[in-house]
Amino acid sequence: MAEDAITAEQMRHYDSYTINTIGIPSLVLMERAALAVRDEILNAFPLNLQNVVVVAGSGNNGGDGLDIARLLYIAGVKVTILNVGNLEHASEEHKVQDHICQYYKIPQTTDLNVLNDASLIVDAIFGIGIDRPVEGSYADVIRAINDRNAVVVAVDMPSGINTDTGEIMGVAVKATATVTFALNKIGLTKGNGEDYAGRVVVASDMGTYPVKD
Ligand SMILES: NC(=O)C1=CN([C@@H]2O[C@H](COP(=O)(O)OP(=O)(O)OC[C@H]3O[C@@H](n4cnc5c(N)ncnc54)[C@H](O)[C@@H]3O)[C@@H](O)[C@H]2O)[C@@H](O)CC1
Ligand SMILES: [K+]
Repeated sequence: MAEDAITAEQMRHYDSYTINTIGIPSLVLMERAALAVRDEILNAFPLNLQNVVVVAGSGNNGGDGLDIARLLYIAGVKVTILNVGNLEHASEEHKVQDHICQYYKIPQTTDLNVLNDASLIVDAIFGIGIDRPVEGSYADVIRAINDRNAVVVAVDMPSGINTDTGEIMGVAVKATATVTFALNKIGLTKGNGEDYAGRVVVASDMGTYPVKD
């Protein structure tokens, strides 16, 4: 509901409190987030699992994506990772997830053509960390995602949607469903964000109580 929705800054505060004050490690939160997205994909789109492509940026949204890729792979789904971020700037959590994906030898590529045969695309390019207009190769991949006839499941936010306002930051992923973490985000409840998010699923059980201070 709109009154429960929060901003990116509020979510960062809750994440930071959960990690640094309560003491739940960031990777534990990431695993719970990824499990929620895996469950949504397996339960809501069982007929679209022939060829899943996870499009991953290099931040923690991308880290979620790699985690989801591994969980789907273990569940027996054919999955390929399309890396679109700058891996030299990868977050620490992303590096851990990448190491695990390499252990499992999950196919990874930077070739956008992998989207051509996708039956379901997981959008894990940008989450609440988006802070400027989407341009260049990021804009190209978002347009390529939108050009396909695949089901699209967005991780936390459709990439390109402003978390606080719902505005399109240049170009944005048009999702079939969005699984957002802990609490709903204002940008999913109004403006273009409401339309681009598709069906919003709030994965509210992150193993913590919502923290209000
Ligand atoms: N421990 C945590 O903090 C958790 C974070 N989670 C995930 O992490 C996400 C936030 O991760 P991050 O803070 O790493 O941010 P993102 O992964 O959303 O974005 C990554 C980075 O992209 C860069 N960027 C922003 N806008 C850009 C643009 N237009 N073009 C190019 N680069 C741009 C920024 O430097 C940003 O830090 C959440 O949305 C959620 O999916 C979840 O794993 C739950 C736990
Ligand atoms: K996303």
